[in-house]
Amino acid sequence: MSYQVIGIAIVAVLFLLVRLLNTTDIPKIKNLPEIPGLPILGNLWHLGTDHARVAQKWAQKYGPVFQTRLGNKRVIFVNSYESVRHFWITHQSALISRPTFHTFHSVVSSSQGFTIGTSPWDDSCKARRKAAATALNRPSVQSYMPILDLESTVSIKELAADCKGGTVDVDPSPYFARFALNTSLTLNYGIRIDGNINNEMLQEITTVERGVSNFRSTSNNWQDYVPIMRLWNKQNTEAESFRLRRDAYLTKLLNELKGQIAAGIDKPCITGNILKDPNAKLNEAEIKSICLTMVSAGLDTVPVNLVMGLAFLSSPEGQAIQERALKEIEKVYPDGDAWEKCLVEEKVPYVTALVKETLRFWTVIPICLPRTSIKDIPYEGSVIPAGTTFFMNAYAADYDEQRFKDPYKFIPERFLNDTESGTPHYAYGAGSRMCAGSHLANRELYTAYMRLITAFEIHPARNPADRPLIDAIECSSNPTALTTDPKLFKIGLKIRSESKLKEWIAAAEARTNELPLNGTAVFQETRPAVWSSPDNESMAFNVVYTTSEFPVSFANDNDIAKHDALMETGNLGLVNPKGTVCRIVDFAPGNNPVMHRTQSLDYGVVISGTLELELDAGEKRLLYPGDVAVQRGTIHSWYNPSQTEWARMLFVLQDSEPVVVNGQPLKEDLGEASGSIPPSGNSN
Ligand code: HEM
Repeated sequence: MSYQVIGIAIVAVLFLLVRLLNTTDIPKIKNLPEIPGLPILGNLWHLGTDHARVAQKWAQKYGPVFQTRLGNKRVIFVNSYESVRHFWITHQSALISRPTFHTFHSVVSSSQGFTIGTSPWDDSCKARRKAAATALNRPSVQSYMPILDLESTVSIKELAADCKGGTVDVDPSPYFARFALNTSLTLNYGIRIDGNINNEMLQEITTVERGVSNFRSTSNNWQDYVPIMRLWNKQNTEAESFRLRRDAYLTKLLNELKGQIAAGIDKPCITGNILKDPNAKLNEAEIKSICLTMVSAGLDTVPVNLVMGLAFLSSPEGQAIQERALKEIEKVYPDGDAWEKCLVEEKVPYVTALVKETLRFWTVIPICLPRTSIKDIPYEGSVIPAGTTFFMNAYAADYDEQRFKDPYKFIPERFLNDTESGTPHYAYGAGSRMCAGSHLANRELYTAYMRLITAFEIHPARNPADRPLIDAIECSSNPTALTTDPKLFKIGLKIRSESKLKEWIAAAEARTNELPLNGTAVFQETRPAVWSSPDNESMAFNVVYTTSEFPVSFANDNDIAKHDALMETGNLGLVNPKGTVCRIVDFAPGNNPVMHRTQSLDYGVVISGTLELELDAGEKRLLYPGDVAVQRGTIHSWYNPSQTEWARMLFVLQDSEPVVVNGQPLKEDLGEASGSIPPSGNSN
């Protein structure tokens, strides 16, 4: 063979090899701008470590939507507020799935399964998402407020001690990592870490979850796009070691809960409910996936928003915002009861706006969790085929000048008179797979802000080197992490009023302490109805809780068994501040006034007019139309028959004095049920 032939053969092989290495899962899409790339790597090299800002710049040249080639994967970047709306909201049913990636899905997740947020759409994902969404919907979240009462108090109390009368600057991160982690652990396992910020388990979980989240990053793992790199990539070993460490604490937590259930000493929690529900349709792997989601989802997100919010408040520009927030809080709560009231209502619009601006400004997942399309999606003369991977550049969309004036300025006021009726910002993503924990996260942020701002003046750290970087991308210590990972910084804290803070903390501690059994009547506040879920598949799952100290307990174990047996999706329940639960209840709606019998043979009456009610302590309360009074059960709840709003509720514990309505005690034999008992979990 001549040298010429050998040369041609080598060139041909090289050509075929490059073509092979350059093929993408989805061929080039017609009529959609494509960013020029390198052989094999495609656009990976140019995207570098800062996908959000590089893609934001490309959008200025190529338009808000363009295709890229990341190794062997074709990826569509969507970069403006309106274009995100087009794909994520208008075409949400087409964009309901998620892609799988080698590092996260084959290595890190091989033992505990995928989280919900990393699962492709199938029946199992649907069931898991539904279980999580139900446990995290608005009414359920309201029932978790005692947990936030406890956790925010613990963190603020420790911060107040550690700032030593304002003489020592503090790093706020670990306090709020514990706040978020304990909230998730209590919800999910009924277990909290009862230690200070140096607690070993707290540190292990936060370190490992942060490490694992980096393997989910769309920019950190080139081997996900360039298969040949998997042969030598050291990421595999690192990923493996995080997987083992994660397995250790997830298994420990689940076994602890199982042990508690066996011993009958478990606290009510999401996983406990599923484990004890004989009709639960979730298998062990799915339960583990939900646990994993609950532990990890809020841990990298809520604390980052909170600490960066504190970073800004500590800055010179943040002083005016603190002042205005405090003024607005004091306007609504002149009697100093903001700490208690923020648990049951959200009545300070400025603080709500502060929460939204925090979420927008530090869009903590700058490149939102990726999606895969399951149907073709049209876009300006092109058709993007099913099976394509989409990245929402949430950072660019949240800094889109067409939507947000002066996007690089932190201005809570922008959300006070916002006329946008759709998704206000994309920090929680959007559409069919939007964050399932957004209600919980919003309540966590609102409660923490209300309490922090009333407790402390927040100042810059004394040493300029300790002060934070505010910029949403520059503030991160790891630019390729999935979620923003703030560089260490400190803030100065000065307690506004020692005596008031002591009082608020003492009241919160009393509320969240275990309380003895006795008979007490308590009112539930009126709340807006969430009667059917957006997809009309089922009634919102509701767990209600009382707004004041509520000594819930059971007379004996049989009661617990009875009530547990009644606990099904759609039933109502109640959690007291310490997390002890009592549950029920199916009941019959009907016309006012209606007497009805609950399945557990407790009785109630819906009030048709305004009635004065005498409580056992001689105290008088008014009942309004639609309220329900119930006697003799542990927990009772009601909606008003028009279903436009939740009724206020009266709970009367066993052993309480008879409740008197219009001079007549409520009796046990109020009559037969009228109307039919709706099947639990049904939408109406
Ligand atoms: C400030 C706090 C939070 C932020 C910024 C945030 C952000 C996000 C984002 C951007 C997504 C992807 C949405 C999409 O693809 O459109 C997501 C998904 C999700 N989040 Fe959150 N999240 C937060 C807190 C939480 C909390 C506290 C929980 C629950 C305890 C939670 C549970 C979930 C779940 C289950 C998903 C997956 C949804 C799915 O794939 O169907 N998140 N979150």
